[in-house]
Amino acid sequence: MMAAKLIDGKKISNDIKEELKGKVAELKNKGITPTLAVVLVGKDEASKVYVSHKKKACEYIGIHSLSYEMSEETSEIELLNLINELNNKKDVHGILVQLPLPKGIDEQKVIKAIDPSKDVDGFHPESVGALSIGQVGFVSCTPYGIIELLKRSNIDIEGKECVVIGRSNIVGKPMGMLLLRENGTVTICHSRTKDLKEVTKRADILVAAIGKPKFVTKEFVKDGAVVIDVGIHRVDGKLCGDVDFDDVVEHVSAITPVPGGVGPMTIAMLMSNCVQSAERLG
Ligand SMILES: Nc1nc2c(c(=O)[nH]1)N[C@@H](CN(C=O)c1ccc(C(=O)N[C@@H](CCC(=O)O)C(=O)O)cc1)CN2
Repeated sequence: MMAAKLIDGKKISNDIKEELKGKVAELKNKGITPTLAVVLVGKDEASKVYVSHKKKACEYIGIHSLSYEMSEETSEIELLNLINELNNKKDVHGILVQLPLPKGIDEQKVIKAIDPSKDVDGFHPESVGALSIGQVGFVSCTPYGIIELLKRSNIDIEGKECVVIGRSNIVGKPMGMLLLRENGTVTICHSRTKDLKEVTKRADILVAAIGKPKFVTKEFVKDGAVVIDVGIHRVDGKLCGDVDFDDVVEHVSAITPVPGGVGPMTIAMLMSNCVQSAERLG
């Protein structure tokens, strides 16, 4: 039995937003107002909530947000035309297209259409490529936020066994790259991994991004490991993650809760990328 440290993503994200306020004030003194274009297509209820949280965060920090709400019936070409328009606007520093997009719109095509210098989500192939070869580019907000959570909780990554469950383009793969950049020894597992529990039990740092509620139980976790939960699910009206929190909490040294762990960091790092973009583009 162990007293686990709760990694408070809400507090850490608030600290980051406070720091960003100062940077935005400095930019405004130079006549630059960081501006984020927020594009929402369709009627996905969760997306509406996330977009409203992003706009609120912009307002709090002093980032100007431009809102584009398009109907479920929007065609791919209409969306591509809007992105082209935003790419050409000198006073727009970041373009965010909320995912998922309605059926019939090719997400990869849309992501590719965003100018990489405004790709504050870090999803463009050029941004992903830059991360994998150690060049400057925007980093996908959720994995970037996880690195910040670890650093600001004084959890060393260097030399540690880091295991990521999940290989999505948005979380699993960039997470692996970022942990590698911090000199972790990285394993990425997925649905076809054999003896998954044997692999995850090696982890000093375990990142669960598998997309299945309460999938990770104590049998997956080494005593004293750090567990980061990327999942968000609503089960019986309650939010939970990919980790069975109550089952593992006494066996780990630190853990993120759901809600209040990784989620708020996604928005804080989007704000950070947007400020960075305004600093670069001017
Ligand atoms: N263009 C993008 N689309 C999507 C992204 C993204 O990073 N860029 N990520 C997710 C959704 N997402 C942000 O967009 C996001 C998800 C969850 C949270 C969050 O703060 N979650 C809270 C719980 C919220 C709740 O009550 O439901 C928490 O974990 O504490 C923020 C942002 C997919 N799409």
